[in-house]
Amino acid sequence: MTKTKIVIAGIGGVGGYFGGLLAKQYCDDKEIEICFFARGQHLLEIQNNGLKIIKGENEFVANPIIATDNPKEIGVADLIIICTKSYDVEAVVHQLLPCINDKTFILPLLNGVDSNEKIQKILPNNTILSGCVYIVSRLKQPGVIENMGNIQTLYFGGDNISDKKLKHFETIFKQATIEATLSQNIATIVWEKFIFISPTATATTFFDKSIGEVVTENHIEKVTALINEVKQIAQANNIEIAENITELTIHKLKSLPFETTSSMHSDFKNKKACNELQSLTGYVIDQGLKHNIETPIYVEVYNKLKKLNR
Ligand SMILES: NC(=O)C1=CN([C@@H]2O[C@H](COP(=O)(O)OP(=O)(O)OC[C@H]3O[C@@H](n4cnc5c(N)ncnc54)[C@H](OP(=O)(O)O)[C@@H]3O)[C@@H](O)[C@H]2O)C=CC1
Ligand SMILES: CC(C)(CO)C(=O)C(=O)O
Repeated sequence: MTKTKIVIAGIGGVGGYFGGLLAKQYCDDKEIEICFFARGQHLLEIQNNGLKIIKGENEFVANPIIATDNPKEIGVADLIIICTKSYDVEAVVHQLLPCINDKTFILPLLNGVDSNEKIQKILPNNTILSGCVYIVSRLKQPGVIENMGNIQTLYFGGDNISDKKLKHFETIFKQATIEATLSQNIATIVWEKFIFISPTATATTFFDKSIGEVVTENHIEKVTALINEVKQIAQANNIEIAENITELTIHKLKSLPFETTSSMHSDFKNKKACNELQSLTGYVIDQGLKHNIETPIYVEVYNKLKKLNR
């Protein structure tokens, strides 16, 4: 079998956790190469000391075959897993062009439903897979990722693609102990994640409270209204979703540890220069305008968050 080269682009909370498991499993493998595309001080730490992943009392250090900010050092990849924030997707794909030929699969694992279109515009001849993850994980300091909570699942697939290559990728993920599922219905799964994360990111940031707090009596009405608005957007996009998606989503939220919060809320709290307000909140309003669907609660909350953003 020929070598399989997998690049993880963006070694933050998500890329660091899943990339870390891959790099640990395949560090000496003759058939599978795991490469990290990172930058800055974080990259230097990984190059010098490896990437440390902390999970409760346990930790391990992962050493990818290459960690670099120079795509030419990596060469052409079979699969590029994009784990940046949504506002960095286009730039990172442009940077990674030397690693991409027509056969390279691209798998964005970001929150949101608009990355695939952005990537396909840059790479019209490539297969852009779809995917999403449920995990709570943060870049704690350069070279260190901390995974919290009780879920670490990854879903991926491509509508109308039945390729043994995808099965091969699933096997690679699973052997690295990643809870990965190759789905035949990935559009629904990615939109269900969006119906979950868009209201959650929006509400936790708006109220400046954890997920546990926003699903208590004080705020559940607003969260439910947000879910119902985004549900209509999914339906307008002809996505098959469960009729009781609102109840299912609230149930999912209640099953997370009380103190969990969204990565967008963390970014607002940490006053990061950029955040995903547009792809997680503003996008719903834009889609409402496109499909003639009213989204009054999104508009109210977005306008207030936009002011905080300045
Ligand atoms: N964190 C979580 O628990 C979850 C996050 N998500 C979603 O996953 C996506 C990733 O989130 P998360 O992992 O938290 O994000 P992070 O900000 O922790 O990580 C993104 C990483 O990508 C790096 N990066 C961005 N552009 C480049 C580039 N051009 N070259 C090299 N490195 C680059 C960033 O570097 P720098 O710091 O220098 O900008 C950063 O290290 C988001 O869409 C998020 O909403 C989904 C589920 C859970
Ligand atoms: C809420 C959570 C942790 C669930 O996966 C998430 O997706 C995020 O932080 O963006």
